[in-house]
Amino acid sequence: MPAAQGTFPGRPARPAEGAAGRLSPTVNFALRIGFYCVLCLVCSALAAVACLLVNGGRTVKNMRIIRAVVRTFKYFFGLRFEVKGLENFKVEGPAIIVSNHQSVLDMMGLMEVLPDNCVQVGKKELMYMGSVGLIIYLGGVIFINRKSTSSAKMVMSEVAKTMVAENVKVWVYPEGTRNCTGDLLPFKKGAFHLAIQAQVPVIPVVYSSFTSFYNPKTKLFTSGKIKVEVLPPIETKGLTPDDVTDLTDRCFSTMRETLFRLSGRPSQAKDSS
Ligand SMILES: CCCCCCCC/C=C\CCCCCCCC(=O)SCCNC(=O)CCNC(=O)[C@H](O)C(C)(C)COP(=O)(O)OP(=O)(O)OC[C@H]1O[C@@H](n2cnc3c(N)ncnc32)[C@H](O)[C@@H]1OP(=O)(O)O
Ligand SMILES: CCCCCCCCCCCCCCCC(=O)OC[C@@H](O)COP(=O)(O)O
Repeated sequence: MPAAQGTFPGRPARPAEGAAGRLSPTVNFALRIGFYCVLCLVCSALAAVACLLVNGGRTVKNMRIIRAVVRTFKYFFGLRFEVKGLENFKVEGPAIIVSNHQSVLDMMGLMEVLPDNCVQVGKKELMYMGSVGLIIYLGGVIFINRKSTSSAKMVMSEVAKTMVAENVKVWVYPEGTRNCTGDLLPFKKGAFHLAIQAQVPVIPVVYSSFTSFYNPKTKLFTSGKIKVEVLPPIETKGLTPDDVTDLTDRCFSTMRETLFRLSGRPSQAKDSS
């Protein structure tokens, strides 16, 4: 039973609970988000020690430790994942994975399905988030400067080489920022340039909209279910940089259609927006 609005983290409200047990949405939201941040900070510090002891330094192998820890977070918040299509991750060699990005809570969805040998592209500002920055660094995350296309391009072209050499998958959030509107922002093209440069497939992943249980604007944060669908890989062999716009548009429309379907959004809404 979903936690009613205004209950403590992770504890579904009991119908008979009086006013004493109920919190205002704002207080509930602040407590739950604050608890998430503290959980991330504390677990990052502990995981960093484990990563250094087990793997010695920055390596994608640390993602297994991070994944194991973050997968437990959903229980604290009453979140459930319903996953389909994991077999689509089983591609020979590296691939570019692209997914929608709604909130800092996405880290739970990311780790719920993260395949082995997969790192993410993240904004360089993440490095300065204390122990969270440290664990993200140790996990092998690729940092880009979103404000400088040229430097970001250079980083991404390096990634195109190393990912093939090291057989690593790269997870990119092509919207380039969080977006909790229930729709998709226009896609940045870097992920698709990367896939074509490396001649590796693109695997779209779609998370259903969080709006039914999470909305920072209305201070909504209760328990809920998130549907996740891993879509079939899109081959890029033989494509050239001239095909980037088409590939980007194709991924965008497939993912948007899936997002609406998973979120139970009426199809006619697609035409009105
Ligand atoms: C143990 C407890 C732990 C608890 C804590 C949890 C820890 C979890 C651990 C670990 C997981 C961590 C996960 C972190 C995740 C963070 C996610 C974020 O930070 S999201 C923000 C950063 N991501 C992006 O920004 C997307 C990628 N961005 C791009 O790819 C962009 O394209 C970018 C930055 C490369 C350029 O962006 P532009 O804003 O300039 O826009 P554009 O339209 O894409 O590009 C402009 C022109 O440049 C060309 N271009 C872009 N990339 C190119 C390239 N590589 N080569 C050639 N041309 C390129 C394009 O074709 C376009 O040109 P024409 O319009 O077509 O003429
Ligand atoms: C010492 C300083 C400590 C600062 C407080 C740290 C709070 C930890 C919060 C846990 C965050 C877990 C990682 C979240 C990754 C993420 O989702 O970052 C957002 C970016 O994708 C997009 O940023 P934006 O462009 O702002 O939407």
